[in-house]
Amino acid sequence: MSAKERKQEADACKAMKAFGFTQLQVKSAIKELLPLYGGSWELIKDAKYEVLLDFLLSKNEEEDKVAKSKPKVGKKCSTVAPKNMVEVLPLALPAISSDSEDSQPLLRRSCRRQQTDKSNPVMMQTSVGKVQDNENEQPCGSQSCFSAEDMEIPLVRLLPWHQIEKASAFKKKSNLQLVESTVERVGCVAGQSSQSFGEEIAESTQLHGRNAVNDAKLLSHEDYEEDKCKKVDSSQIDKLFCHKRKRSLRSASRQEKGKTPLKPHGVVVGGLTSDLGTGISCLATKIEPKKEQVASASELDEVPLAVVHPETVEKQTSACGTIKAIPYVEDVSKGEERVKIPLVNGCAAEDLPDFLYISQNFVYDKAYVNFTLASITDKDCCTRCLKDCLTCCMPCACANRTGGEFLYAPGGLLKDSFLEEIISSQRFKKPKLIFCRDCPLERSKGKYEPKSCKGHLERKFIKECWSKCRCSKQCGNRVVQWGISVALQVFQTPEGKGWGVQTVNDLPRGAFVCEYVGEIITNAEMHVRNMQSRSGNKHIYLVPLDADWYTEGILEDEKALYLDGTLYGNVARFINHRCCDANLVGIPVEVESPDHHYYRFAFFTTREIAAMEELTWDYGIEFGEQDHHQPVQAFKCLCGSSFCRDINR
Ligand SMILES: C[S@@+](CC[C@H](N)C(=O)[O-])C[C@H]1O[C@@H](n2cnc3c(N)ncnc32)[C@H](O)[C@@H]1O
Repeated sequence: MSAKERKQEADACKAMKAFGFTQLQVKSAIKELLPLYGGSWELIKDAKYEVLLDFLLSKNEEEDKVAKSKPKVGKKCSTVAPKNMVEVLPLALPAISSDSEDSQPLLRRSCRRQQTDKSNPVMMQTSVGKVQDNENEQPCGSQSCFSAEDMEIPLVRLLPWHQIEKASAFKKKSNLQLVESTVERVGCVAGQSSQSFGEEIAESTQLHGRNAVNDAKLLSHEDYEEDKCKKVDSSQIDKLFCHKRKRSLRSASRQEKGKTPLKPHGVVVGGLTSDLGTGISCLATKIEPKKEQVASASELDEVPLAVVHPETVEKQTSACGTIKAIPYVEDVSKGEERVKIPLVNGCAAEDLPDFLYISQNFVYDKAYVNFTLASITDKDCCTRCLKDCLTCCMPCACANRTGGEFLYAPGGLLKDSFLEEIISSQRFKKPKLIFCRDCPLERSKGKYEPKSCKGHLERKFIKECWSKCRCSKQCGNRVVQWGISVALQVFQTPEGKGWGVQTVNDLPRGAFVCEYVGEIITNAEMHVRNMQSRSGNKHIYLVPLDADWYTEGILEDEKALYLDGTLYGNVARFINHRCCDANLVGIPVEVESPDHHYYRFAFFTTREIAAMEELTWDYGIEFGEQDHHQPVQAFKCLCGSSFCRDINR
C-alpha cells in the first residue's frame, strides 16, 4: 500500500471513528469496497464517506441479525425498543469522541425527556448501540439539548409519520410495490421480502438520514398479484434520477454475499405511448407486457418510479365511465415537485386547465414580500439550537412565537390540540372573525367606508424554523418547507366538479398535504383580475393572505396580498371545495418572513383519510350573496356535505 493510500485509509478510519467504528472494521470494509469501486478512493470519500458508512452500517446490521438469531448468553441489550416503536438506525450524527476503539458503534446519550416520552407512537428508539450512563444525564438548561460543548446525541430518533407507516408496512406486508425516494434520489426496491424492504429503508436511513427516508414514498398493495405485474416503462426509467452508486453497491455486495439480486416485482404503469412530446400519454386499457418494457433487475434497482398497480388503474378507469384509453399526464408538476403527481382518469387530456405549474409562490409584480435575513431578528429564529428543535428541553425562539410550544409533534403531524382548536374555530360553531380598521378588500370594491370590513377568519400561525435558525434542515419544526411528500393524483370528479385531487395512500390526521401556491398579487392587482375575470365570465382562484390585516391601521396596498393559483399554481388549485366538514384545513405558516403580510398557506388533514378519497377544503365562500369580490366566485355547490351552505343545491 502506498503512502497516499495509507493516508486515505487513515482519514477514512478517522471519519468513521466518529460513528463508533473501529479501525479494524473500517479497514476490512475498505478492502471489500475498493474493488467494487474500481479502486477509486474518490467515490468512497464522496459525500463524507457516504458509501463507506452505508457499507459499515449494513454490515453492522447483518452482524446484529446474526447475533440476534443466536441464543443469548446472559448479556442484556441496554435499550429495548418498546412495542409501538419501530426499530431504526440513527441518522448520520455529528462527530463524537469515542476513546475506546472497541466501543460499540453509534454511542448515544439523550435528554431524559426524550427517553421517557414513550407514549408518543412516533418516537423511535434504536436498539442498536450502547447507551452511556444515563444517570449522568442532566436536564438541559440551555435552549438546545445538543449544545456544542457536550455534544449530546439523541437516542430517540423521530420519524415522520409516513415513514412510520412504511416501516410497519414493511413488517406487515411482503408484497410492496414501491419505495420512492425523492430528495436523495432513489429508494426504489422491488421483488424483495418484507425483510429486504426493511433493510432498504434502514440502509436508506443510515445513508441519507431524514432526507432520503423522510421523503420516501411507499405504495403498498395488499392484494398484489405478482403475475399481473410485469411491466416497466423504460422511458420513465430514463427520466428518473437514481442513486446509482448506492444501488450498484448494494447489488454488488448482495451478489458477493451470495444473495439473489433484486428482481422486478413492483409494477410501473405499462403500455405508455408518449403523445408527441406533450407529456401527455395514453395508457391502453389492456396492459400487455412488452418484452422491452420489462426492466432488468439492475435497471429496476435504479428506478425510483411512481408505480401504479394495474388494478388501481382499472379502478380509475371505470370511475370515469367507459373509456377505451386513459389519457393522462404522467406528472402535472412537470418535475417541479419531489413527488410525481399524475393526472389520472381524465376523459380528455385537452380539458386540463391552461395553467403553468409552479411549486413555490412568486411575486407577480407589486407585492411587497420581504425575505431578507436582516428582517429576521434573533427573537424570530433559534440561534442556539442544534439539530432538532422538537427534542429540545426548552422551547426555542421559534416555539416562543407560537406560545412557547411547537405545533408539530415529532414525526411531522400537527399536534392534536392545535388541530382541534383550528377545526373547531372554523367549522360548525360560528367562525371567529376579526375586523380590519381599514379593510383592503372593501377598499378594492371602490365603495370604501371605514369600518365596513365584513371580517376575516381568525387564523393561528405555524412558525417553522428556517435558514437563519441554527437547527438542522432535518429539524422536526420544518415540515411545509420540505414540500409535498404524499402521493397525490389529479382526477376527474364523477360528480361534475371538474378536476379534483385524491390521495393515493391512507393519510393520518394532522398530516401536511400541500401548500396553496400561486402568484403573489396585491389588493389592487386582485381587483383588476377580478374585473377581467368577471367580464370574461371566468373564475379565478384566490386565497387572501389576510390573517394579519386587522393588526394594521391602514395597510399599504402592496402588503395586502393574495395568492392567485389560476394561471400559475400547484396541485392545490385542483382541490375542490366542501362546505364545513372538508378533510383539509388551510393554515398560515410562517417560514421565511417574520411579518405576517406574506406567509405560506398550507393544507393539513383534519382527519384520517382513506386512499383514493378526494381531498377538499372549505373555500369559505358564501353561496347566498352575489359578492363578486369573494376570493373564489360562488358556484352551484356539489360538495355533498350534509352541512352544505348552498341553499340552491
Ligand atoms: C380551485 S378550482 C378547483 C379545481 C376545478 N375543479 C378544476 O377543474 O379546475 C375551483 C373550481 O372548481 C369547481 N368546484 C370546486 N368545488 C366545487 C363544488 N363543491 N361543487 C361544484 N364545483 C366545485 C368550481 O368550478 C370552482 O370555481
